[in-house]
Amino acid sequence: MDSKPVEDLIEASSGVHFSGFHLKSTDPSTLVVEQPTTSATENIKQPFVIGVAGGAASGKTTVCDMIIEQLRDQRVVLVNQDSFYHNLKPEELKKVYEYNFDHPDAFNTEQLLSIMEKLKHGHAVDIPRYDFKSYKNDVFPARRVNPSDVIILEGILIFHDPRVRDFMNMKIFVDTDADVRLARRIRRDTVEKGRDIGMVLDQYSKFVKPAFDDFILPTKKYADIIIPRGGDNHVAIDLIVQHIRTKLGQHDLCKIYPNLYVIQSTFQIRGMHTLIRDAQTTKHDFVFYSDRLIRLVVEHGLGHLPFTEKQVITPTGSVYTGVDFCKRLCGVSVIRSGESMENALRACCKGIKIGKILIHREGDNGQQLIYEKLPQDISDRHVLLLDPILGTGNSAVQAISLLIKKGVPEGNIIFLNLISAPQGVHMVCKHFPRLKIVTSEIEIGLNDDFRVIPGMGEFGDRYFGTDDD
Ligand SMILES: Nc1ncnc2c1ncn2[C@@H]1O[C@H](COP(=O)(O)OP(=O)(O)O)[C@@H](O)[C@H]1O
Ligand SMILES: Nc1ccn([C@@H]2O[C@H](COP(=O)(O)O)[C@@H](O)[C@H]2O)c(=O)n1
Ligand SMILES: [Mg+2]
Repeated sequence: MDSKPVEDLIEASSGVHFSGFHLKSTDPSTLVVEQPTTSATENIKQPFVIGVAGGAASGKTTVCDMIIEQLRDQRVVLVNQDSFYHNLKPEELKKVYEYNFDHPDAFNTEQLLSIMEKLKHGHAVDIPRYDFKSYKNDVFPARRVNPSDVIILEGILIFHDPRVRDFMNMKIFVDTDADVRLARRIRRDTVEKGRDIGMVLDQYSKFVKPAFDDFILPTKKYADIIIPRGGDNHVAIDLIVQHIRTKLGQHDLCKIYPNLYVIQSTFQIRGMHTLIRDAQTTKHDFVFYSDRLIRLVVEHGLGHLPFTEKQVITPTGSVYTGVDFCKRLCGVSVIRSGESMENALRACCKGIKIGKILIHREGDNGQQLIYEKLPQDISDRHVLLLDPILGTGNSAVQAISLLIKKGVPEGNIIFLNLISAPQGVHMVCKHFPRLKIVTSEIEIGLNDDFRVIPGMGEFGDRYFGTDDD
């Protein structure tokens, strides 16, 4: 360990929150953390992508239409996998009844991927229109599709390719009985597509049914939601629409990381942020409004702890069924700024144990864990990790790695902060997907000195009054 006195190291550590050191290994073991790559300019609004799979004629298009209808105030675009059917070659056209339209190879998945990449990055695209009668995708002019808030990807094999699945924030499988699917298919193919019933039945037994068993049904396991009865299931569709609305109201990062929680913004919260971010705000006001915000974050974080049901008798002699708080918890503050959050935690959790970690962020490649004092039984506790600012994520990764090394299950850690830079969120959420981050605002990014922008300056100095000239 460094021979410098601990006080010097505390001073050093309380300086730059966001030093951009390259953390090769946090816990001596193996963790390799790359430098953040997301810049502020990459802050493109991410669309919410929904995948809808299911057997042919299961009701996928019907479900999508209902979702779109209910989301009418949002910009929604529907992308059908059918649009990416390969054009049949002349020899394939001659023997069209021997062509398997239900096999993954029937689709031009590379084209679908390239279109999705463009839409995701905010570019308009041209999507082919497939003609079921001529078996061609260039008979009709392509459909111009603009970037949207919600993209719905629909098709029998839309969950088949993992690269396509990776685009999706939500996956729905429409689960309809085989006999219903067959009955609907016969009607659709004979009435709408003008096909002969004998051919429809042949195609079904030769290709459609085997492909459903071999390729479509096995992708059901990727679904987040399985809808029985398709469009008849109004409750499921209402719930899905509600969830999409919630997601759209959240910060884009919350759509990517389900373990990130940004507390609901109000004008009170915005007002407090305005005060603590203002360089002219007095120390007294800075501390007062930081404390108010920290209290909100702490209360929100406590809401993520497990609970047990508890019944009590009220003064009227009635039974009230409520919950009992989780008792096995502790705080861990990252010295020095994290100590500003201890009072709020103590105010909410009587007698809570609070451990401390000091990470030296400058010199020595910034990788030194200088000091730690943690409750001995920390591995049996839920841990509220306290640090008001998440910048590059390097210190956070190191602190979390130490807790895990001490035996704390990743899922038992809640990381509380006031503001988080997207780079830090990416780093922490990617490495620790089971941990939860609770924060009050997401920042624009980091500047060239790896300081959070817009940020609020050196939090520790402003809070503890050590920023005087
Ligand atoms: N719940 C339903 N009740 C009756 N007919 C339905 C229902 N859902 C879909 N259909 C009909 O079944 C056929 C296939 O439905 P569609 O939504 O196009 O399925 P998919 O897109 O999965 O092939 C269509 O003709 C549609 O009108
Ligand atoms: N030329 C084609 C192309 C596809 N099919 C069948 O369409 C089904 C998929 O469409 P859904 O709307 O039901 O998802 C699939 O089962 C193909 O067999 C076709 O018949 N002719
Ligand atoms: Mg369809």
